[in-house]
Order: sequence, then structure tokens, then C-alpha cells
Amino acid sequence: FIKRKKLPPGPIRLPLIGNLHMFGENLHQDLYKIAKKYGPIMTIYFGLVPTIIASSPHAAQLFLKNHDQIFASRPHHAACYYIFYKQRNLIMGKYGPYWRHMRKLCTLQLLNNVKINSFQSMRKQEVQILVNFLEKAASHRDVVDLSAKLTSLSANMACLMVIGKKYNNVDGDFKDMVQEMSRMAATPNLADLFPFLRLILRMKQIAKSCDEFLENVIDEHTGQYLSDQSKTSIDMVDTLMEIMQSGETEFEFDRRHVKAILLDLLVASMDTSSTSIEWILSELFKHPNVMKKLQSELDNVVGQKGIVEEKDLENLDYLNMVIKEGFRLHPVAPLLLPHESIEDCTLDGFQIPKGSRVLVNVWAIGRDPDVWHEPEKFIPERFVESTIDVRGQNFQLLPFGSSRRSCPGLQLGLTIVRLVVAQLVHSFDWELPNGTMPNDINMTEKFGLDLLVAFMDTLTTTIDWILSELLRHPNVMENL
Ligand code: HEM
Repeated sequence: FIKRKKLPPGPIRLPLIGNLHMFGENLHQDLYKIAKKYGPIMTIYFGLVPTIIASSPHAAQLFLKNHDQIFASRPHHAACYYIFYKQRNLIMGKYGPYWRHMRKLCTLQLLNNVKINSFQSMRKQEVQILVNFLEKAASHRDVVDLSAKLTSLSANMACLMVIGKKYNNVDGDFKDMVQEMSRMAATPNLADLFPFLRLILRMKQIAKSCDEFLENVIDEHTGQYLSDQSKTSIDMVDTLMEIMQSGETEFEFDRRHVKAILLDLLVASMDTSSTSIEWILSELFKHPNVMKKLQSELDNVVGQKGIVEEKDLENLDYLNMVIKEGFRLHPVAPLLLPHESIEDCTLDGFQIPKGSRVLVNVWAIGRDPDVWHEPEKFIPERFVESTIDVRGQNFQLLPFGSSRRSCPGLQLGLTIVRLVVAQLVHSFDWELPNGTMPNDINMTEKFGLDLLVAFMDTLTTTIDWILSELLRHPNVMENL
């Protein structure tokens, strides 16, 4: 237990549930409101587990830059423990030599510019398939579920890059599993996450199907890479198998590690880009003037050739402002992923003990009125002559995090988001269906992964703590 008086301030907590009663469907929005009262560094109790919340650029900088190494670990997470090979993966791996090796391997071998560029023609082809579909729908004036199409585009790109086949052609069980994980993430009510034991059992089943799927993928690749010289691009399973078979890694690296990385890459790239694209397009539909201005930039830079090439992206200044503004208002991971401290630390006068969990509310930071003029409005022009960027150097805009634990897929994610938005805006004049007006577009956020990520383990830990206390006090147990 942590001595409360040394921790940052926070609302009064109730026995056992802590501050849980204060949260509704959107954790980051509720935390934003609470931070207005308790300040940019505050303590919130999820059950019995204290969690430090950073809600200003200065606070984010303290945790992610000034004390970066101390807060570079991740907490234990029951779901991730089962699904990601005892947290042997990169995303939820504990900070230490093993995580450092895995991170180096991913950044240098899988997500470097050469590797990302080797999938350029695949991206172009997949975007073209979507454009062809939309052209056909437009010629019949059919209404299109763009959200579903973007999800499928993003999943296809991720699967082609990682395992060498489209998501549409992937085994049904894996798809069911992905859908189930999304359903769990979209559970609208916290109470639906109970009972935990059932949830944990389900996690174990999901982990098993996931493992079987990845084993199959690896089996399919074994041997095939060497014999199949006709492959135009080497997918990430090929690369990882080659690394494993070379035996030249500085650390233990076997099939379990390959599977953990594969899962990371699939999970991290499947929904993130499509969700960002969907938000940005929704803002453009809501703001026809911005849409027109962007179309005119695309006409000038891309011209009549119709197809947006990745090399065009660097010349599209207004597009880049639109993307930054989209990320500011709608970060895909509003609380990043949870960080955990590996040693005691004094920070802004507060003592944060080793093992503290930290959430950085980048959603709140993107709406901080001390930093942003008219923060609720979508105004890409705010970035004219501004050096603020999304790459983790500017703490007022952190959609990919910053420093050691920042997103290693930033370049890839950014390329996909810019390419798809540019192509869809350049190829079509968009209309909302059935007389919907721009102001009618529903911009309410759905209950997202952040809640699952932040809560799930704090609740199981709370139960663990209560049970251990009961075991230590048999008389209390008996009374109960
Ligand atoms: C628009 C797209 C994307 C966004 C907005 C995004 C955002 C993020 C964020 C916020 C984090 C957590 C940072 C933190 O905890 O401080 C993260 C971590 C991560 N992302 Fe991304 N991401 C995107 C795409 C991708 C892609 C395409 C990949 C790889 C194929 C990827 C791989 C990862 C990995 C492996 C981590 C864990 C890093 C670690 O813990 O060391 N991401 N991402």
C-alpha cells in the first residue's frame, strides 16, 4: 500500500471501489473533468489501486521526458499476460534488457524505412481496390458504410504486411477472436466486465485460439520462404523466422517470441489507422470549407493523375495540418498505454513510489485551453507557421506518445493515415446520406480500449488484495 499523503491530490475514495463510481462511458473525458479540480497531476483509485494521472503538457513532459526511464515500464495486465505470452511482447513488456532487445529488433528490422517502403505497392493496390469499389457505388449513388470499408482496408494492409495474406482470407477463428476482443473493448458498461473470473477464463480461451492461429501461420511460412523466390515482398513472418533461424540474436528468441511480436504488430496496426482516418474524414464532412481547401491543395500537388503517391505526401502541407488537428481532437489512445515506475521518484514536490501506475491523458492535453485557442473547434489553420508536430517532441500533441515507450509504428501509421485520407478526398466529392446535415454527424466517442486497458487489471488486483487480506485475517473471513 502507498502512503496517501505523499501522493498527488485526488478525490475522496470509497472503501474498496475507490473512485470507480465517478466514471461513466468515457474514462478520459471523466478524468479531464476531475483534473480541472485536482490539477494536472492527480491520484485516482481504481478499486484499491492508486493511479497517477498526468493531464497537462508540463506533467506529460515530467513523466515521459525528464523521468522517462523511471516510468518506462508497464503494469501487470491479466488479459495481456494470457494473450501475449506472459507479457513477453513489446507492447506490454516490462522495462528491462529483454524489452530493450525486442524494441531494437522491431524498430531496426521490421519497422525501418526500407521495410515500410517495401510494402508501398501493396498499400497502393489496396487503396486502389477501395477507390474502385467506391467509384462503382458512386455511379449508382449507393450509400456506403465507410467505417466498415476503412476497417477492412486497414486490417487487410496489416495482415498482408505481417503474415502475407489478406484479413479477408484469414482463418475464421482468428476473425472471431478479433471481433470478440473488439466487442469486449466496446462493452458499454463497466458492470458488464464482471464477473472477472469468467472474463479471465475467456481470455485464456482467446489466447489458445490466437496461439493456434499463429502456429499455423508460422508453419505455413516454414520452408516456403526459401523455396518461394517469386515473392515480391518479404512479409514480417519471413523476416522474423530468418532472424530466429540465424540464431544471431543477443537474447533468447524462439517461436514464442516470434508469436508475441506478430500479435503485437497485428493488434497495433489493425484498428489504429482506420480509427484515425474515420475521425479525420468525419471532421472533414463536418467542415466543408476545410474539405474544399484540402481538395484544392490536392488538385494542385497531385493534379489530374488521380492517384496519390506516397512521395506526394511531403508536399501536402494543408493535409498535414488537417491530420495533426484530427489527432489533437481524436487521439486513438486517449490515455496512451499505462506506464509503471521502476523506482521511487520525486516529481513536482510529490513522491511517487516505485510500482505506481501512470496514465497520460493526451485527450485532455489536446483540449487544454491554456495551450490551445478555442480547443473544441476543428481549425487546421492553427498549425500554420507552427513547428508543433506529432512525433513526440511537443508535449501538447502526443497521439503516438513520446520517448522510450512511444509508438515504433509512427512512420507507418502516419503514412497510411495521410495516404488514405488524401486519396479519398482527392477522388470523390462526398455527400452525407439521406439528407443528413454536417452538424448532425454524431461525434460521440464509443467506449474504447482505454477503459479496458486502464481498469481490467486494477480490478483483478483489488480482488487479489482483498482475498490476501482475508486469508491473513481468518476471523474476518469467518465473519464474512
Ligand atoms: C495511427 C496509427 C497509430 C497510432 C495513433 C499509434 C499510437 C500508439 C500509442 C499512443 C502507443 C503507446 C505509447 C505509450 O504508451 O506511451 C503505441 C505503442 C505502440 N505501437 Fe502504435 N500507433 C499507431 C500505429 C502503429 C503501427 C502501424 C504499429 C506497428 C505495426 C504500431 C506499433 C506499436 C507498438 C509495438 C507499441 C508498443 C511500444 C512499446 O511499448 O515499447 N503502432 N502506439
